[in-house]
Amino acid sequence: MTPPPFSLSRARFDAVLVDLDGTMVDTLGDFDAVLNAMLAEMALPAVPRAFIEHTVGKGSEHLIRSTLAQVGALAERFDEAWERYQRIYLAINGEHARVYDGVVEALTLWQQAGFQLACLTNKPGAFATGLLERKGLSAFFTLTVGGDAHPRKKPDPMPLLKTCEALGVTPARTLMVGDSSNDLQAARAAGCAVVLVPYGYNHGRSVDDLGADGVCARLDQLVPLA
Ligand SMILES: O=C(O)COP(=O)(O)O
Ligand SMILES: [Mg+2]
Repeated sequence: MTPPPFSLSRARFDAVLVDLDGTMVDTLGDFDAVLNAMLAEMALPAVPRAFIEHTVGKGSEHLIRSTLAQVGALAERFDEAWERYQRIYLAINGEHARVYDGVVEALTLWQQAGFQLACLTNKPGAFATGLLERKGLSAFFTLTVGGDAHPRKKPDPMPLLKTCEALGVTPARTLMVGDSSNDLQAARAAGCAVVLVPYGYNHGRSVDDLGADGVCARLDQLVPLA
């Protein structure tokens, strides 16, 4: 069942934590370019885009381990793969990525309405910061929290709880906006409300049945109310 429309009220919320990959920026082209360049350097076969789309979301280590397993490579090659992945990612970060429609409009509205905004992603912090800068989104965020900022990543609530603490807000007055079950589970466990977008990477499944507080087709449909 499709969740009802969600109202982003200033009376109810102080902060919005926004996921990056699949929510603000379509980075599938970057992941595709980097992973397949990494595999080519390692003399391993390429992976299809659909595999990448279904696997992204649990951080880079998970993506690389899953990719090595997918092409039948030894798990011991992880360190070599990780080194190559980082080098190639930093060199092309954002080149094959696009900001989704409605994102700049939404962030502008939310900032004007006085919400504290943090980018909360499982992407490594250095990649996230570089991507936000390249796409002109950095200035909206007080904080950018990468997947390597804390010992545990989404779907664990730890990064959300730590980010709320750093912003000086309570989880109960914080909204998580994301594209996947990782965002949903992390938000639920932290005690944050959660709205999902249907256009990102949710491991090949619809976001409609996850039990989010809302689903919105574009972020600028989340219009702030007094
Ligand atoms: O790097 C990933 O696995 C996905 O990152 P995200 O948390 O911004 O969706
Ligand atoms: Mg995401």
